[in-house]
Amino acid sequence: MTTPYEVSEEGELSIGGITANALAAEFQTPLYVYDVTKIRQSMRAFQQVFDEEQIDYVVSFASKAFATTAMYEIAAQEGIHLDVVSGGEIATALNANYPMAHVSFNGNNKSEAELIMALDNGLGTIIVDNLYELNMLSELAAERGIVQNILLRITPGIEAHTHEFIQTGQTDSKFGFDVDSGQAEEAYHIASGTASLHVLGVHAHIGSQIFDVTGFEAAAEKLVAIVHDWGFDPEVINTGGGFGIRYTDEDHPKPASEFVTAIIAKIREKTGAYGMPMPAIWIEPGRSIVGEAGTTLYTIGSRKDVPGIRSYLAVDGGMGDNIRPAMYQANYEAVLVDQLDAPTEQVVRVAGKYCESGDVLVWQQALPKTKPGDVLAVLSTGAYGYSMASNYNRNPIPAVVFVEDGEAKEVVARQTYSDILRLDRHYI
Ligand SMILES: Cc1ncc(COP(=O)(O)O)c(C=O)c1O
Ligand SMILES: N[C@@H](CCCC[NH3+])C(=O)O
Repeated sequence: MTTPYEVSEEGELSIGGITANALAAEFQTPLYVYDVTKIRQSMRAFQQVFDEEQIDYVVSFASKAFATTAMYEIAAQEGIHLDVVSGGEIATALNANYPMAHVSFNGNNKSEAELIMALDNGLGTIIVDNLYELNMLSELAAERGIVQNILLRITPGIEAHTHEFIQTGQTDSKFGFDVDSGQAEEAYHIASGTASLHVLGVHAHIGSQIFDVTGFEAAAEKLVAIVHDWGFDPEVINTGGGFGIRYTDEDHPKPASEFVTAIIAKIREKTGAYGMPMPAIWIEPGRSIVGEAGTTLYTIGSRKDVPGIRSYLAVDGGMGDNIRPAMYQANYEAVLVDQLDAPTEQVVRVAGKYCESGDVLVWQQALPKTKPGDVLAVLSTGAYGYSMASNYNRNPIPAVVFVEDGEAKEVVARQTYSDILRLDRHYI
């Protein structure tokens, strides 16, 4: 069986040509490490399918999955567009000198200040979520003499097979214009009659960590049917992101090409059937671009054995650097970086150092014998790990290191206690 990770000649876990032990020694733990080659490969895999299908497309990295200046620089280098969801992510794109015309802006409650920031910095597309935003944006664009390209985000009424908290396409959702009540059509008529807005098309995102192509096909089909009902030939149909990745042996993700081919085929079939022109297809993958490229390294500390129940193995990080197990009961796999083939001798729950019982990194993991000071790697942490990190318990957020062709570079410095205290003010 092939391992989901790279192994050095000495049989140790290696990332981009450097052993995990060497990275931990140089940069300390906890540490987020990214294999940049894997990031580039996943970006190119998406582009390749579209290129082969010879259609107009945009692959936008849903940057909420991992928003950092260095990541945005890689996206720019690879010709990948960016999807942002906040002023902070716009500021990060500006810091990365990212071409702002290739940025789209999603979000269900964009503030006036954020919309102004988007307009003043020439963001290519605003993905309008509701009527409140539509009115505000049309006025702000008119005041600036801009005709802003927009997509209308639609809730297609599709329940994707994934954790309830990360479903977004169902009718009972805070995101997007509802279709059945006529909200979406009303928004289209208002927007298409507004001189300061140009409606490029429609957008839907059905959820995240989805393995089945049928939800995407259903969304694609529904989007075409909806615009056809409105008598609208869109230039763009954006089917969002959400493609599942491998976290553990239980996950069997399909290659990017299968999702994309299915989406393209469905849009081609349906627009053809209605006699509509083929639109450009945009997608917004986040997790599938960075998830498997990221590994978090920890140092093992204390251990607690509860006889007859379980053993807790504690590491120097936890829910502050990876909230996903606590938030979504997400599963991960961990390996002892220099004992990859050693026989397993224990089954433990890998816990963090935070003051919460739910502070778990791996619910159940078989491991060889461990001792304090050993480095443990949690795999596939590249998406929604660093980007959802917090300073809970005033623990500093770990550094981020990029490794490519045997060279490691720190791209986000480890927070220090002074960083944490920088915004505190004395009261007394
Ligand atoms: C609008 C939108 N686009 C794209 C994504 C990216 O999803 P994923 O990281 O699952 O590909 C999300 C997050 O789920 C989203 O809300
Ligand atoms: N943050 C979530 C996914 C939601 C993405 C945003 N729509 C996760 O870690 O799985």
